[in-house]
Amino acid sequence: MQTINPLVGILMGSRSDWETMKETARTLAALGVAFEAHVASAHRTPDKVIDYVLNAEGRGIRVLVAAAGGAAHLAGVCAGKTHLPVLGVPMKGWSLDGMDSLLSTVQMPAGIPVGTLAIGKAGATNAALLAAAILALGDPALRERLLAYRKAQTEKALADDDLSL
Ligand SMILES: Nc1c(C(=O)O)ncn1[C@@H]1O[C@H](COP(=O)(O)O)[C@@H](O)[C@H]1O
Repeated sequence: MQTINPLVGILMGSRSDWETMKETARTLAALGVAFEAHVASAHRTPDKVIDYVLNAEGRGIRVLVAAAGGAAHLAGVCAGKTHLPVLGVPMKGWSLDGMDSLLSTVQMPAGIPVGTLAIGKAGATNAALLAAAILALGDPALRERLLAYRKAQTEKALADDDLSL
C-alpha cells in the first residue's frame, strides 16, 4: 500500500500483522502524513528488508515503523542498517501474549536504538503519532494537524464523562 511521496515506511513481518498495523496506516492518513506499507521479514525475506532499508532515505522516507511478532527481529535489523528513526511495534502473536515480541524488539544493544511502542493496536496507533511528532518538528502545518488531533481526543475524553445507568 502506498500514498505519493511517502515519508513513513511501515514494514511488517507477515501479512497476518496487517490487521493490527492498519491502525498505524489509519492514524497517519488521518494526520495527512504520506506513508507506504509493505510485508518484509528479516527471517523470510532478509534481502528484501535490507534492500528496502538501504534505499529508504534516498526515496524520501524519514521514519521507519517495523512491526513483528514472536521472535521479532525486524525492527532491530532495520535499525542496524539505517540512521533513520526506527519505531518498533511488537505484535501480540500466537502465544506468550506478545511478551516475546516486546522483549525481542525493546532489548537492543547500546548504539542501535529502536523506539519500542506498546504491544498491539495501541502501539500501532502510537507509532503513527510518534512518527508524525518527529516529522512535525520540521513541518508547521503537520504540527497544527497534530495539535488538532490531540485537542479532539481531549474533547472526546471529557465528553465521555457523562455516565448514567
Ligand atoms: N518476527 C517476524 C519476522 C522478523 O522479525 O523478521 N518476520 C516474521 N515475523 C513474525 O512471525 C509472525 C507469524 O507470521 P505468520 O502469521 O506469517 O506465520 C508474525 O507476527 C510476523 O511478524
